Amino acid sequence: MMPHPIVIKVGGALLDDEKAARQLMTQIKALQKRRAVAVVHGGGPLVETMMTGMGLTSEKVDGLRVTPDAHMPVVCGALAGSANKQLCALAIGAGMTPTGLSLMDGNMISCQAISNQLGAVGQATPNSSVLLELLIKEQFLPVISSIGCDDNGRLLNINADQAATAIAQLLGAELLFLSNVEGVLDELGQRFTTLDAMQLATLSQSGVITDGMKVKTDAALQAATELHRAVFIGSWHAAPEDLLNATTGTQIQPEATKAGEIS
Ligand SMILES: Nc1ncnc2c1ncn2[C@@H]1O[C@H](COP(=O)(O)OP(=O)(O)O)[C@@H](O)[C@H]1O
Ligand SMILES: CC(=O)N[C@@H](CCC(=O)OP(=O)(O)O)C(=O)O
Repeated sequence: MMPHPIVIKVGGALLDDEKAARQLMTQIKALQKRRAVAVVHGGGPLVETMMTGMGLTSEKVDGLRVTPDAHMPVVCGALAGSANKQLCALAIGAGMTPTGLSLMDGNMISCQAISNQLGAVGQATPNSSVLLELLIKEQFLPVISSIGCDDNGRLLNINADQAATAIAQLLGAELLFLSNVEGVLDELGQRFTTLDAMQLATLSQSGVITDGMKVKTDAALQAATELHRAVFIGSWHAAPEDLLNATTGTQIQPEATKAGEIS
């Protein structure tokens, strides 16, 4: 039986570390010989830089960037444009054949605005895997930005961890979140090797898990629970296979199905 595909989500700060980005692409090329791989990427720091350059400011609420529709040309330019093409170019540099995509391509992911307060910020739901399966079958490396749109054609900014969760659900894949930290850390900066839903809730309530890591662990818990397997949070300096073998990073365990609940 073919092993499950792997979705690798990379945080936008990777783009500020060209050496690490090139190393990661080399690892992905090696992994691609044995497993189907798709990359989902963020680009938060690039959005900040481009907004500042244009004299715009933005704030985050619970780790999500409040995005007026008028800011979408800049957000799209940063994520679906610059960040996506930089990563595709690095994939070419490592000898792969990337295809740059956004969530709406091939109707992969349906998106819906979350609230008026957040503006053009959406939540992501898996829709069609046809395009991704075609690309993966032909050994293309899908490189997917977290720009989506709703059914009326309104462009939406999706948090990239939530986008990666939807793509992993679409493919029934294993999911790795690669970031600038070695995993989820305790109040002393020590890495947790594994965390379950109850531990995550306690760590969030006590303010140990905050900001972007809160969004990431929420997304990881949702993905782990729906995919019935652990999801991995780790550093892009680690080899993806070491994360999959749990020799580094933090494993987020699926939530046990409540008694009587139909899964
Ligand atoms: N308990 C925690 N462990 C690790 N990082 C944490 C924790 N709580 C908050 N963070 C912050 O979350 C950041 C990672 O989230 P984020 O910046 O959104 O990453 P990415 O851009 O890769 O998705 C870390 O750099 C750190 O500043
Ligand atoms: C709604 C929302 O917060 N969107 C994110 C999308 C990019 C992202 O998530 O990038 P990282 O993975 O680098 O954090 C943003 O605008 O920053």
